[in-house]
Amino acid sequence: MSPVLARVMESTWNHATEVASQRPVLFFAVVLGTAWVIFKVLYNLILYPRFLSPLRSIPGPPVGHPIYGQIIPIIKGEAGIPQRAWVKEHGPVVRVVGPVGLERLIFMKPEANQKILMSDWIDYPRPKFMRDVLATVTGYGLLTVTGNDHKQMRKAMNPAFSIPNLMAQSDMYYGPIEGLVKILHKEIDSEKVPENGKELLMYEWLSKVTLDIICETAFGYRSDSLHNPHNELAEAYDKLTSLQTGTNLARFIAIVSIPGAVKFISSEWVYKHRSWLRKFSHTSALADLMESMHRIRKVSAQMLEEKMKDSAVPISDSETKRDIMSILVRARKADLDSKAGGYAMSDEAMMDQVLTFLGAGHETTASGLAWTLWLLAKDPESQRKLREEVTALFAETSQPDYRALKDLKWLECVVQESLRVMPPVPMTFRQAAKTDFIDGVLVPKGTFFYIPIRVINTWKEVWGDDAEEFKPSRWLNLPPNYNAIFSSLSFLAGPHACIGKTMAIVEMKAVLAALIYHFEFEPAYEGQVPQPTAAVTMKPKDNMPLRVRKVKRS
Ligand code: HEM
Repeated sequence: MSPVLARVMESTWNHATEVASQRPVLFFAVVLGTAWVIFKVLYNLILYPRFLSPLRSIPGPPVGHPIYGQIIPIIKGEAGIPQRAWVKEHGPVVRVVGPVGLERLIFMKPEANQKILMSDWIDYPRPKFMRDVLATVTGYGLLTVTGNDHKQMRKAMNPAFSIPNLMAQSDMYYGPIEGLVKILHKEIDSEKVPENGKELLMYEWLSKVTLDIICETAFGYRSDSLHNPHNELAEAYDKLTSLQTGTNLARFIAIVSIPGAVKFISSEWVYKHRSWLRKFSHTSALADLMESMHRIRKVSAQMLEEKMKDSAVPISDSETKRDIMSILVRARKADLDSKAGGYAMSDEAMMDQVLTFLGAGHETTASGLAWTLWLLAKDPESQRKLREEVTALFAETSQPDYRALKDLKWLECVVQESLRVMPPVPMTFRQAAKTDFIDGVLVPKGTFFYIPIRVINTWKEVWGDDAEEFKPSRWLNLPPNYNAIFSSLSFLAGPHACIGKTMAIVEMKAVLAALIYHFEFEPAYEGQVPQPTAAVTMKPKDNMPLRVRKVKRS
Protein backbone atom coordinates (compact mmCIF):
# COMPACT_ATOMS: atom_id res chain seq x y z
CA MET A 1 0.00 0.00 0.00
CA SER A 2 1.34 3.47 -0.83
CA PRO A 3 2.32 5.57 2.19
CA VAL A 4 -0.11 8.35 1.14
CA LEU A 5 -3.08 5.97 1.03
CA ALA A 6 -2.06 4.45 4.33
CA ARG A 7 -1.97 7.93 5.90
CA VAL A 8 -5.43 8.83 4.48
CA MET A 9 -6.92 5.57 5.79
CA GLU A 10 -5.37 6.06 9.19
CA SER A 11 -6.65 9.62 9.48
CA THR A 12 -10.17 8.57 8.32
CA TRP A 13 -10.20 5.77 10.87
CA ASN A 14 -9.05 8.11 13.66
CA HIS A 15 -11.70 10.65 12.67
CA ALA A 16 -14.42 7.99 12.61
CA THR A 17 -13.50 6.60 16.04
CA GLU A 18 -13.44 10.14 17.42
CA VAL A 19 -16.94 10.90 16.03
CA ALA A 20 -18.17 7.46 17.28
CA SER A 21 -17.00 8.16 20.82
CA GLN A 22 -18.17 11.80 20.96
CA ARG A 23 -21.48 11.58 19.00
CA PRO A 24 -22.48 7.91 18.88
CA VAL A 25 -26.07 8.55 17.62
CA LEU A 26 -24.89 10.58 14.62
CA PHE A 27 -22.18 8.02 13.94
CA PHE A 28 -24.64 5.11 13.85
CA ALA A 29 -27.13 7.09 11.75
CA VAL A 30 -24.44 7.77 9.15
CA VAL A 31 -23.29 4.13 9.15
CA LEU A 32 -26.88 2.88 8.87
CA GLY A 33 -27.72 5.39 6.10
CA THR A 34 -24.64 4.44 4.10
CA ALA A 35 -25.36 0.72 4.54
CA TRP A 36 -28.97 1.31 3.39
CA VAL A 37 -27.88 3.15 0.26
CA ILE A 38 -25.32 0.43 -0.55
CA PHE A 39 -27.94 -2.25 0.03
CA LYS A 40 -30.53 -0.44 -2.18
CA VAL A 41 -28.02 -0.06 -4.99
CA LEU A 42 -26.98 -3.72 -4.78
CA TYR A 43 -30.62 -4.78 -4.47
CA ASN A 44 -31.76 -2.87 -7.56
CA LEU A 45 -28.75 -3.63 -9.72
CA ILE A 46 -28.02 -7.23 -8.76
CA LEU A 47 -30.24 -8.95 -6.20
CA TYR A 48 -33.67 -8.07 -7.60
CA PRO A 49 -33.13 -8.63 -11.34
CA ARG A 50 -30.97 -11.75 -10.90
CA PHE A 51 -32.44 -13.57 -7.88
CA LEU A 52 -35.72 -12.09 -6.65
CA SER A 53 -37.83 -10.69 -9.50
CA PRO A 54 -40.99 -12.74 -10.13
CA LEU A 55 -40.29 -12.15 -13.84
CA ARG A 56 -36.81 -13.69 -13.77
CA SER A 57 -38.00 -17.05 -15.13
CA ILE A 58 -39.40 -15.43 -18.30
CA PRO A 59 -37.11 -16.18 -21.24
CA GLY A 60 -34.93 -13.39 -22.58
CA PRO A 61 -31.37 -12.24 -23.14
CA PRO A 62 -28.96 -12.39 -20.17
CA VAL A 63 -29.35 -9.72 -17.48
CA GLY A 64 -26.10 -8.19 -18.76
CA HIS A 65 -24.05 -5.40 -17.22
CA PRO A 66 -25.30 -4.40 -13.70
CA ILE A 67 -25.62 -0.71 -14.68
CA TYR A 68 -26.35 -0.77 -18.40
CA GLY A 69 -28.27 -4.06 -18.67
CA GLN A 70 -29.02 -4.62 -22.37
CA ILE A 71 -29.15 -0.93 -23.28
CA ILE A 72 -25.88 -0.91 -25.25
CA PRO A 73 -27.06 -3.17 -28.13
CA ILE A 74 -30.31 -1.19 -28.18
CA ILE A 75 -28.81 2.30 -28.52
CA LYS A 76 -25.96 1.22 -30.77
CA GLY A 77 -28.07 -1.05 -32.98
CA GLU A 78 -30.77 -0.44 -35.56
CA ALA A 79 -34.20 0.43 -34.13
CA GLY A 80 -36.11 -2.73 -33.19
CA ILE A 81 -33.47 -5.17 -34.45
CA PRO A 82 -32.09 -6.39 -31.08
CA GLN A 83 -35.67 -6.86 -29.88
CA ARG A 84 -36.50 -8.80 -33.05
CA ALA A 85 -33.55 -11.12 -32.45
CA TRP A 86 -34.68 -11.71 -28.83
CA VAL A 87 -38.23 -12.51 -29.89
CA LYS A 88 -36.92 -14.96 -32.53
CA GLU A 89 -34.78 -16.67 -29.91
CA HIS A 90 -37.04 -16.61 -26.86
CA GLY A 91 -40.62 -16.57 -28.10
CA PRO A 92 -43.69 -14.36 -27.81
CA VAL A 93 -43.08 -13.15 -24.23
CA VAL A 94 -39.60 -11.77 -23.57
CA ARG A 95 -38.01 -10.19 -20.51
CA VAL A 96 -35.20 -7.71 -21.05
CA VAL A 97 -33.28 -6.01 -18.25
CA GLY A 98 -32.53 -2.42 -19.16
CA PRO A 99 -30.35 0.17 -17.41
CA VAL A 100 -30.11 0.18 -13.58
CA GLY A 101 -31.81 -3.21 -13.34
CA LEU A 102 -35.20 -2.02 -14.69
CA GLU A 103 -37.10 -4.83 -16.37
CA ARG A 104 -39.08 -4.49 -19.57
CA LEU A 105 -41.44 -7.04 -21.06
CA ILE A 106 -42.28 -7.67 -24.69
CA PHE A 107 -45.63 -9.25 -25.54
CA MET A 108 -46.15 -10.25 -29.15
CA LYS A 109 -49.64 -11.78 -29.16
CA PRO A 110 -52.64 -9.66 -30.22
CA GLU A 111 -54.60 -10.62 -27.07
CA ALA A 112 -51.84 -9.23 -24.84
CA ASN A 113 -51.55 -5.97 -26.76
CA GLN A 114 -55.33 -5.70 -26.91
CA LYS A 115 -55.30 -5.58 -23.10
CA ILE A 116 -52.34 -3.17 -22.79
CA LEU A 117 -53.34 -0.75 -25.55
CA MET A 118 -57.11 -1.04 -25.69
CA SER A 119 -59.31 -2.67 -23.06
CA ASP A 120 -57.19 -1.70 -20.01
CA TRP A 121 -55.34 1.26 -21.59
CA ILE A 122 -55.90 3.54 -18.58
CA ASP A 123 -53.90 1.06 -16.44
CA TYR A 124 -51.02 0.94 -18.94
CA PRO A 125 -50.08 4.57 -19.58
CA ARG A 126 -46.99 5.94 -21.29
CA PRO A 127 -44.27 5.93 -18.62
CA LYS A 128 -43.33 9.21 -17.00
CA PHE A 129 -39.82 9.29 -18.51
CA MET A 130 -41.35 9.01 -21.99
CA ARG A 131 -43.91 11.75 -21.32
CA ASP A 132 -41.14 13.97 -19.97
CA VAL A 133 -38.94 13.41 -23.04
CA LEU A 134 -41.86 14.09 -25.41
CA ALA A 135 -43.02 17.08 -23.36
CA THR A 136 -39.78 18.96 -23.97
CA VAL A 137 -40.59 18.91 -27.69
CA THR A 138 -44.39 18.78 -27.86
CA GLY A 139 -45.48 20.36 -24.55
CA TYR A 140 -48.33 18.79 -22.59
CA GLY A 141 -50.59 17.90 -25.50
CA LEU A 142 -52.24 14.67 -26.65
CA LEU A 143 -48.91 12.86 -26.77
CA THR A 144 -48.17 13.47 -23.12
CA VAL A 145 -51.41 13.67 -21.16
CA THR A 146 -52.92 10.52 -19.63
CA GLY A 147 -56.17 9.14 -18.21
CA ASN A 148 -59.24 11.36 -18.06
CA ASP A 149 -57.35 14.47 -19.22
CA HIS A 150 -56.46 12.55 -22.34
CA LYS A 151 -60.04 11.36 -22.86
CA GLN A 152 -61.36 14.92 -22.75
CA MET A 153 -58.64 16.37 -24.94
CA ARG A 154 -58.97 13.62 -27.53
CA LYS A 155 -62.77 14.01 -27.63
CA ALA A 156 -62.33 17.73 -28.30
CA MET A 157 -59.84 17.07 -31.09
CA ASN A 158 -61.32 14.07 -32.91
CA PRO A 159 -63.77 16.14 -35.04
CA ALA A 160 -60.90 18.19 -36.52
CA PHE A 161 -59.37 14.93 -37.86
CA SER A 162 -62.66 13.53 -39.23
CA ILE A 163 -62.77 12.14 -42.76
CA PRO A 164 -64.97 14.99 -44.13
CA ASN A 165 -62.47 17.53 -42.80
CA LEU A 166 -59.54 15.64 -44.27
CA MET A 167 -61.36 15.31 -47.60
CA ALA A 168 -61.85 19.06 -47.66
CA GLN A 169 -58.12 19.55 -47.07
CA SER A 170 -56.44 17.43 -49.74
CA ASP A 171 -56.10 20.32 -52.23
CA MET A 172 -53.96 22.09 -49.60
CA TYR A 173 -51.18 19.52 -50.14
CA TYR A 174 -50.58 20.51 -53.72
CA GLY A 175 -48.90 23.90 -53.24
CA PRO A 176 -45.94 22.26 -51.46
CA ILE A 177 -46.01 19.10 -53.62
CA GLU A 178 -45.92 21.01 -56.91
CA GLY A 179 -43.20 23.23 -55.44
CA LEU A 180 -41.11 20.14 -54.67
CA VAL A 181 -41.65 18.65 -58.13
CA LYS A 182 -40.47 21.91 -59.75
CA ILE A 183 -37.41 22.09 -57.51
CA LEU A 184 -36.40 18.51 -58.27
CA HIS A 185 -36.85 19.13 -62.01
CA LYS A 186 -34.59 22.17 -61.68
CA GLU A 187 -32.01 20.26 -59.62
CA ILE A 188 -31.83 17.64 -62.34
CA ASP A 189 -31.69 20.25 -65.15
CA SER A 190 -29.27 22.52 -63.36
CA GLU A 191 -26.09 20.82 -64.46
CA LYS A 192 -24.92 18.24 -66.92
CA VAL A 193 -26.66 15.35 -65.28
CA PRO A 194 -25.50 11.88 -66.31
CA GLU A 195 -27.90 9.54 -68.09
CA ASN A 196 -28.62 7.67 -64.84
CA GLY A 197 -29.72 10.81 -62.97
CA LYS A 198 -28.47 12.90 -60.08
CA GLU A 199 -27.82 11.93 -56.48
CA LEU A 200 -30.12 13.88 -54.13
CA LEU A 201 -30.54 13.71 -50.37
CA MET A 202 -34.21 12.85 -50.53
CA TYR A 203 -34.94 12.95 -46.79
CA GLU A 204 -33.97 16.64 -46.71
CA TRP A 205 -36.48 17.48 -49.43
CA LEU A 206 -39.18 15.28 -47.92
CA SER A 207 -38.67 16.88 -44.54
CA LYS A 208 -39.26 20.31 -46.09
CA VAL A 209 -42.32 19.30 -48.09
CA THR A 210 -43.94 17.60 -45.09
CA LEU A 211 -43.19 20.63 -42.88
CA ASP A 212 -44.84 22.92 -45.42
CA ILE A 213 -47.84 20.58 -45.69
CA ILE A 214 -48.37 20.26 -41.94
CA CYS A 215 -48.05 24.03 -41.50
CA GLU A 216 -50.64 24.60 -44.21
CA THR A 217 -53.11 21.88 -43.19
CA ALA A 218 -52.73 22.13 -39.42
CA PHE A 219 -52.34 25.91 -39.08
CA GLY A 220 -53.11 27.53 -42.44
CA TYR A 221 -49.56 28.93 -42.26
CA ARG A 222 -47.28 29.23 -45.32
CA SER A 223 -43.87 28.16 -44.05
CA ASP A 224 -42.43 27.65 -47.56
CA SER A 225 -39.31 25.98 -46.25
CA LEU A 226 -38.92 24.41 -49.72
CA HIS A 227 -37.92 27.76 -51.21
CA ASN A 228 -36.36 29.35 -48.17
CA PRO A 229 -33.25 27.52 -46.99
CA HIS A 230 -33.09 29.65 -43.82
CA ASN A 231 -36.69 29.18 -42.79
CA GLU A 232 -36.65 29.44 -39.00
CA LEU A 233 -38.95 26.49 -38.34
CA ALA A 234 -37.22 24.21 -40.86
CA GLU A 235 -33.77 25.03 -39.46
CA ALA A 236 -34.92 24.42 -35.90
CA TYR A 237 -36.46 21.04 -36.79
CA ASP A 238 -33.40 20.14 -38.81
CA LYS A 239 -31.24 20.66 -35.77
CA LEU A 240 -33.70 18.80 -33.56
CA THR A 241 -33.83 15.74 -35.80
CA SER A 242 -30.06 15.67 -36.15
CA LEU A 243 -29.88 15.34 -32.34
CA GLN A 244 -31.88 12.13 -32.55
CA THR A 245 -29.41 9.36 -31.84
CA GLY A 246 -29.80 6.39 -29.52
CA THR A 247 -27.00 7.71 -27.28
CA ASN A 248 -28.48 11.22 -27.01
CA LEU A 249 -31.88 9.74 -26.26
CA ALA A 250 -30.46 7.51 -23.49
CA ARG A 251 -28.64 10.53 -21.98
CA PHE A 252 -31.75 12.63 -22.18
CA ILE A 253 -33.88 9.96 -20.49
CA ALA A 254 -31.27 9.83 -17.70
CA ILE A 255 -31.46 13.63 -17.30
CA VAL A 256 -35.27 13.90 -17.27
CA SER A 257 -35.45 11.05 -14.75
CA ILE A 258 -33.86 13.35 -12.14
CA PRO A 259 -36.73 14.87 -10.12
CA GLY A 260 -37.36 18.49 -11.14
CA ALA A 261 -35.06 18.27 -14.17
CA VAL A 262 -37.78 18.90 -16.77
CA LYS A 263 -38.88 22.12 -15.07
CA PHE A 264 -35.28 23.19 -14.63
CA ILE A 265 -34.22 22.64 -18.23
CA SER A 266 -37.39 24.35 -19.53
CA SER A 267 -36.71 27.48 -17.45
CA GLU A 268 -35.72 30.81 -19.00
CA TRP A 269 -32.74 30.99 -16.61
CA VAL A 270 -31.18 27.79 -17.98
CA TYR A 271 -31.90 28.93 -21.53
CA LYS A 272 -30.06 32.20 -20.87
CA HIS A 273 -27.08 30.37 -19.39
CA ARG A 274 -27.04 27.54 -21.93
CA SER A 275 -23.48 28.37 -23.05
CA TRP A 276 -22.38 26.52 -19.88
CA LEU A 277 -23.93 23.35 -21.19
CA ARG A 278 -21.70 23.57 -24.25
CA LYS A 279 -18.60 23.22 -22.11
CA PHE A 280 -19.31 19.52 -21.46
CA SER A 281 -19.64 16.93 -24.21
CA HIS A 282 -22.49 15.14 -22.36
CA THR A 283 -24.69 18.26 -22.15
CA SER A 284 -23.95 20.21 -25.35
CA ALA A 285 -26.81 18.43 -27.19
CA LEU A 286 -29.12 19.77 -24.47
CA ALA A 287 -28.11 23.34 -25.39
CA ASP A 288 -28.94 22.61 -29.05
CA LEU A 289 -32.30 21.18 -28.02
CA MET A 290 -33.11 24.28 -25.97
CA GLU A 291 -32.18 26.59 -28.84
CA SER A 292 -34.31 24.66 -31.33
CA MET A 293 -37.29 24.55 -28.99
CA HIS A 294 -36.99 28.26 -28.29
CA ARG A 295 -37.23 29.01 -32.02
CA ILE A 296 -40.05 26.51 -32.58
CA ARG A 297 -42.05 27.98 -29.68
CA LYS A 298 -41.57 31.49 -31.06
CA VAL A 299 -42.98 30.60 -34.50
CA SER A 300 -45.72 28.45 -32.94
CA ALA A 301 -46.83 31.37 -30.74
CA GLN A 302 -47.10 33.57 -33.86
CA MET A 303 -49.19 30.93 -35.63
CA LEU A 304 -51.50 30.54 -32.65
CA GLU A 305 -51.92 34.30 -32.30
CA GLU A 306 -53.10 34.49 -35.92
CA LYS A 307 -55.59 31.69 -35.24
CA MET A 308 -56.97 33.36 -32.14
CA LYS A 309 -57.73 36.48 -34.19
CA ASP A 310 -59.79 34.31 -36.55
CA SER A 311 -61.92 32.81 -33.80
CA ALA A 312 -64.71 35.31 -34.33
CA VAL A 313 -65.67 33.62 -37.63
CA PRO A 314 -68.88 31.51 -37.23
CA ILE A 315 -68.44 27.70 -37.30
CA SER A 316 -71.17 27.15 -39.86
CA ASP A 317 -69.46 29.38 -42.43
CA SER A 318 -68.22 26.95 -45.08
CA GLU A 319 -65.87 29.56 -46.46
CA THR A 320 -63.89 29.69 -43.21
CA LYS A 321 -60.43 28.27 -42.92
CA ARG A 322 -60.18 24.49 -43.06
CA ASP A 323 -56.93 23.96 -41.22
CA ILE A 324 -57.05 21.86 -38.04
CA MET A 325 -56.13 24.63 -35.63
CA SER A 326 -58.86 26.94 -36.99
CA ILE A 327 -61.40 24.17 -36.40
CA LEU A 328 -60.10 23.68 -32.85
CA VAL A 329 -60.09 27.40 -32.08
CA ARG A 330 -63.66 27.79 -33.30
CA ALA A 331 -64.81 24.69 -31.38
CA ARG A 332 -63.17 26.07 -28.25
CA LYS A 333 -64.94 29.38 -28.68
CA ALA A 334 -68.26 27.56 -29.08
CA ASP A 335 -67.56 25.63 -25.85
CA LEU A 336 -66.64 28.79 -23.98
CA ASP A 337 -69.78 30.56 -25.26
CA SER A 338 -72.10 27.63 -24.53
CA LYS A 339 -74.12 27.72 -21.34
CA ALA A 340 -73.63 23.95 -20.92
CA GLY A 341 -70.05 24.51 -19.75
CA GLY A 342 -68.36 21.99 -22.10
CA TYR A 343 -64.65 21.20 -22.07
CA ALA A 344 -62.63 24.11 -23.38
CA MET A 345 -58.85 23.91 -23.77
CA SER A 346 -56.76 26.51 -21.97
CA ASP A 347 -54.53 28.91 -23.96
CA GLU A 348 -51.54 26.88 -22.84
CA ALA A 349 -53.11 23.62 -23.99
CA MET A 350 -53.85 25.21 -27.40
CA MET A 351 -50.20 26.19 -27.71
CA ASP A 352 -49.14 22.65 -26.81
CA GLN A 353 -51.39 21.27 -29.56
CA VAL A 354 -49.48 23.38 -32.08
CA LEU A 355 -46.21 21.90 -30.83
CA THR A 356 -47.74 18.41 -30.82
CA PHE A 357 -48.93 18.58 -34.44
CA LEU A 358 -45.59 19.93 -35.58
CA GLY A 359 -43.60 17.39 -33.55
CA ALA A 360 -45.78 14.36 -34.27
CA GLY A 361 -46.90 15.10 -37.80
CA HIS A 362 -43.83 16.29 -39.66
CA GLU A 363 -40.81 14.07 -39.22
CA THR A 364 -42.87 10.87 -38.95
CA THR A 365 -44.41 11.46 -42.38
CA ALA A 366 -41.06 12.54 -43.86
CA SER A 367 -39.40 9.33 -42.60
CA GLY A 368 -42.31 7.22 -43.89
CA LEU A 369 -41.90 8.78 -47.33
CA ALA A 370 -38.12 8.45 -47.35
CA TRP A 371 -38.30 4.73 -46.52
CA THR A 372 -40.98 4.18 -49.14
CA LEU A 373 -38.77 5.76 -51.81
CA TRP A 374 -35.84 3.64 -50.63
CA LEU A 375 -37.88 0.42 -50.79
CA LEU A 376 -39.16 1.34 -54.25
CA ALA A 377 -35.64 2.20 -55.39
CA LYS A 378 -34.62 -1.34 -54.39
CA ASP A 379 -37.68 -2.88 -56.06
CA PRO A 380 -37.89 -1.51 -59.64
CA GLU A 381 -40.83 -3.74 -60.56
CA SER A 382 -43.05 -2.39 -57.74
CA GLN A 383 -41.96 1.12 -58.70
CA ARG A 384 -42.83 0.53 -62.37
CA LYS A 385 -46.26 -0.84 -61.42
CA LEU A 386 -46.91 2.19 -59.24
CA ARG A 387 -45.87 4.56 -62.03
CA GLU A 388 -48.26 2.81 -64.40
CA GLU A 389 -51.11 3.25 -61.89
CA VAL A 390 -50.45 6.90 -61.11
CA THR A 391 -49.83 7.80 -64.76
CA ALA A 392 -53.37 6.68 -65.60
CA LEU A 393 -54.67 8.90 -62.78
CA PHE A 394 -52.54 11.93 -63.73
CA ALA A 395 -53.97 11.70 -67.26
CA GLU A 396 -57.26 12.78 -65.64
CA THR A 397 -56.08 15.18 -62.94
CA SER A 398 -52.81 16.65 -61.73
CA GLN A 399 -54.23 17.09 -58.20
CA PRO A 400 -55.91 13.82 -57.22
CA ASP A 401 -58.21 14.25 -54.22
CA TYR A 402 -58.78 12.05 -51.18
CA ARG A 403 -61.11 9.63 -52.95
CA ALA A 404 -59.02 9.33 -56.13
CA LEU A 405 -55.94 8.51 -54.06
CA LYS A 406 -57.88 6.03 -51.92
CA ASP A 407 -58.99 4.15 -55.04
CA LEU A 408 -55.42 3.40 -56.21
CA LYS A 409 -54.93 -0.24 -55.18
CA TRP A 410 -51.19 -0.58 -55.76
CA LEU A 411 -50.44 2.75 -54.07
CA GLU A 412 -52.34 1.49 -51.02
CA CYS A 413 -50.33 -1.77 -51.03
CA VAL A 414 -47.02 0.12 -51.35
CA VAL A 415 -47.78 2.56 -48.51
CA GLN A 416 -49.10 -0.14 -46.15
CA GLU A 417 -46.14 -2.40 -46.87
CA SER A 418 -43.57 0.34 -46.41
CA LEU A 419 -45.14 1.42 -43.10
CA ARG A 420 -45.13 -2.24 -42.05
CA VAL A 421 -41.45 -3.01 -42.71
CA MET A 422 -40.01 0.44 -41.92
CA PRO A 423 -42.42 2.01 -39.40
CA PRO A 424 -41.41 5.65 -38.73
CA VAL A 425 -42.09 5.08 -35.01
CA PRO A 426 -40.38 1.72 -34.49
CA MET A 427 -41.15 1.31 -30.80
CA THR A 428 -42.99 2.82 -27.89
CA PHE A 429 -43.28 2.18 -24.15
CA ARG A 430 -45.96 1.56 -21.57
CA GLN A 431 -45.86 0.95 -17.81
CA ALA A 432 -48.18 -1.14 -15.61
CA ALA A 433 -50.14 0.94 -13.10
CA LYS A 434 -51.61 -2.26 -11.57
CA THR A 435 -50.56 -5.86 -10.98
CA ASP A 436 -52.41 -8.17 -13.35
CA PHE A 437 -52.07 -11.21 -15.58
CA ILE A 438 -51.12 -10.63 -19.21
CA ASP A 439 -50.82 -13.65 -21.51
CA GLY A 440 -50.55 -15.92 -18.44
CA VAL A 441 -47.78 -13.86 -16.79
CA LEU A 442 -48.40 -12.06 -13.48
CA VAL A 443 -46.99 -8.62 -14.27
CA PRO A 444 -46.19 -6.53 -11.16
CA LYS A 445 -47.28 -2.88 -10.96
CA GLY A 446 -44.50 -0.62 -12.20
CA THR A 447 -43.19 -3.02 -14.88
CA PHE A 448 -42.21 -1.37 -18.17
CA PHE A 449 -43.24 -2.71 -21.58
CA TYR A 450 -41.61 -2.33 -24.94
CA ILE A 451 -44.35 -2.11 -27.55
CA PRO A 452 -42.05 -3.30 -30.34
CA ILE A 453 -43.93 -1.95 -33.37
CA ARG A 454 -41.31 -2.98 -35.93
CA VAL A 455 -40.96 -6.47 -34.42
CA ILE A 456 -44.72 -7.06 -34.37
CA ASN A 457 -45.06 -5.74 -37.94
CA THR A 458 -42.52 -8.31 -39.18
CA TRP A 459 -43.43 -11.29 -37.02
CA LYS A 460 -43.06 -14.51 -38.99
CA GLU A 461 -45.89 -16.22 -37.04
CA VAL A 462 -48.27 -13.81 -38.77
CA TRP A 463 -46.58 -12.66 -41.94
CA GLY A 464 -44.76 -15.88 -42.93
CA ASP A 465 -41.10 -16.61 -43.67
CA ASP A 466 -40.70 -13.55 -45.92
CA ALA A 467 -42.08 -11.24 -43.18
CA GLU A 468 -39.03 -8.95 -43.23
CA GLU A 469 -39.12 -8.42 -47.00
CA PHE A 470 -40.87 -5.58 -48.83
CA LYS A 471 -43.63 -7.25 -50.87
CA PRO A 472 -46.55 -4.89 -51.50
CA SER A 473 -48.59 -7.67 -53.13
CA ARG A 474 -49.11 -9.38 -49.76
CA TRP A 475 -51.79 -6.75 -49.02
CA LEU A 476 -53.87 -8.18 -51.89
CA ASN A 477 -53.96 -11.56 -50.20
CA LEU A 478 -53.53 -11.20 -46.45
CA PRO A 479 -52.22 -14.17 -44.42
CA PRO A 480 -54.68 -16.29 -42.39
CA ASN A 481 -53.27 -15.12 -39.01
CA TYR A 482 -53.57 -11.44 -39.95
CA ASN A 483 -55.37 -9.30 -37.37
CA ALA A 484 -56.55 -5.98 -38.81
CA ILE A 485 -55.72 -4.04 -35.62
CA PHE A 486 -52.72 -5.79 -34.07
CA SER A 487 -50.65 -7.30 -36.90
CA SER A 488 -49.35 -3.97 -38.22
CA LEU A 489 -49.09 -1.43 -35.43
CA SER A 490 -47.36 1.48 -37.20
CA PHE A 491 -49.98 3.92 -35.88
CA LEU A 492 -50.57 1.88 -32.73
CA ALA A 493 -54.09 0.95 -31.56
CA GLY A 494 -56.62 1.94 -28.93
CA PRO A 495 -57.37 5.34 -27.41
CA HIS A 496 -53.75 6.50 -27.85
CA ALA A 497 -53.58 5.42 -31.51
CA CYS A 498 -52.28 8.10 -33.85
CA ILE A 499 -54.93 10.76 -34.37
CA GLY A 500 -53.20 11.79 -37.62
CA LYS A 501 -53.22 8.31 -39.20
CA THR A 502 -55.62 9.01 -42.06
CA MET A 503 -54.08 12.42 -42.67
CA ALA A 504 -50.57 10.91 -42.81
CA ILE A 505 -51.63 8.15 -45.21
CA VAL A 506 -53.40 10.54 -47.62
CA GLU A 507 -50.45 12.92 -47.48
CA MET A 508 -47.96 10.13 -48.14
CA LYS A 509 -50.03 8.94 -51.08
CA ALA A 510 -50.33 12.43 -52.57
CA VAL A 511 -46.57 13.07 -52.33
CA LEU A 512 -45.61 9.61 -53.60
CA ALA A 513 -48.04 9.68 -56.52
CA ALA A 514 -46.60 12.99 -57.74
CA LEU A 515 -42.95 11.96 -57.24
CA ILE A 516 -43.34 8.58 -58.91
CA TYR A 517 -45.23 10.14 -61.81
CA HIS A 518 -42.41 12.60 -62.50
CA PHE A 519 -39.23 10.79 -61.40
CA GLU A 520 -37.46 7.44 -61.26
CA PHE A 521 -35.54 6.48 -58.13
CA GLU A 522 -32.56 4.17 -57.72
CA PRO A 523 -30.08 3.51 -54.89
CA ALA A 524 -27.38 6.18 -54.97
CA TYR A 525 -24.48 3.70 -55.18
CA GLU A 526 -23.63 -0.01 -55.31
CA GLY A 527 -23.90 -1.68 -51.94
CA GLN A 528 -25.93 1.15 -50.36
CA VAL A 529 -27.52 -0.04 -47.12
CA PRO A 530 -30.35 1.59 -45.15
CA GLN A 531 -29.26 3.51 -42.07
CA PRO A 532 -32.20 3.95 -39.69
CA THR A 533 -31.57 5.80 -36.41
CA ALA A 534 -32.46 4.08 -33.15
CA ALA A 535 -34.32 6.98 -31.56
CA VAL A 536 -37.94 8.16 -31.18
CA THR A 537 -38.50 8.19 -34.93
CA MET A 538 -36.65 6.08 -37.47
CA LYS A 539 -35.15 8.81 -39.62
CA PRO A 540 -32.48 7.78 -42.17
CA LYS A 541 -29.12 8.78 -40.64
CA ASP A 542 -27.61 9.55 -44.06
CA ASN A 543 -30.61 11.68 -45.17
CA MET A 544 -31.37 9.02 -47.78
CA PRO A 545 -29.26 9.71 -50.85
CA LEU A 546 -31.02 8.40 -53.96
CA ARG A 547 -30.29 8.67 -57.67
CA VAL A 548 -33.14 10.57 -59.28
CA ARG A 549 -33.92 10.99 -62.98
CA LYS A 550 -36.85 12.33 -64.93
CA VAL A 551 -39.41 9.94 -66.30
CA LYS A 552 -39.14 9.97 -70.09
CA ARG A 553 -42.50 10.20 -71.81
CA SER A 554 -43.03 9.93 -75.51
C1 HEM B 1 -46.48 8.26 -41.08
C2 HEM B 1 -46.77 9.14 -40.18
C3 HEM B 1 -47.10 8.87 -38.74
C4 HEM B 1 -46.81 7.77 -37.96
C5 HEM B 1 -46.08 6.50 -38.37
C6 HEM B 1 -47.35 8.03 -36.65
C7 HEM B 1 -47.28 7.13 -35.60
C8 HEM B 1 -47.81 7.35 -34.34
C9 HEM B 1 -47.74 6.42 -33.24
C10 HEM B 1 -47.07 5.05 -33.27
C11 HEM B 1 -48.37 6.98 -32.18
C12 HEM B 1 -48.54 6.38 -30.79
C13 HEM B 1 -47.41 6.77 -29.88
C14 HEM B 1 -47.60 6.19 -28.50
O1 HEM B 1 -48.70 6.08 -28.00
O2 HEM B 1 -46.61 5.87 -27.86
C15 HEM B 1 -48.84 8.28 -32.62
C16 HEM B 1 -49.55 9.16 -31.82
C17 HEM B 1 -49.92 10.42 -32.22
N1 HEM B 1 -49.77 10.97 -33.48
FE1 HEM B 1 -48.96 10.09 -35.07
N2 HEM B 1 -47.94 9.26 -36.64
C18 HEM B 1 -47.83 9.81 -37.91
C19 HEM B 1 -48.32 11.03 -38.33
C20 HEM B 1 -49.03 11.90 -37.55
C21 HEM B 1 -49.62 13.14 -38.01
C22 HEM B 1 -49.61 13.65 -39.44
C23 HEM B 1 -50.17 13.75 -36.89
C24 HEM B 1 -50.93 15.05 -36.75
C25 HEM B 1 -51.05 16.00 -37.47
C26 HEM B 1 -49.94 12.88 -35.76
C27 HEM B 1 -50.35 13.15 -34.48
C28 HEM B 1 -50.28 12.25 -33.44
C29 HEM B 1 -50.79 12.53 -32.10
C30 HEM B 1 -51.43 13.83 -31.65
C31 HEM B 1 -50.58 11.38 -31.34
C32 HEM B 1 -50.99 11.13 -29.90
C33 HEM B 1 -52.35 10.45 -29.91
C34 HEM B 1 -52.91 10.17 -28.54
O3 HEM B 1 -52.19 9.78 -27.63
O4 HEM B 1 -54.13 10.34 -28.41
N3 HEM B 1 -49.26 11.76 -36.20
N4 HEM B 1 -48.49 8.48 -33.93
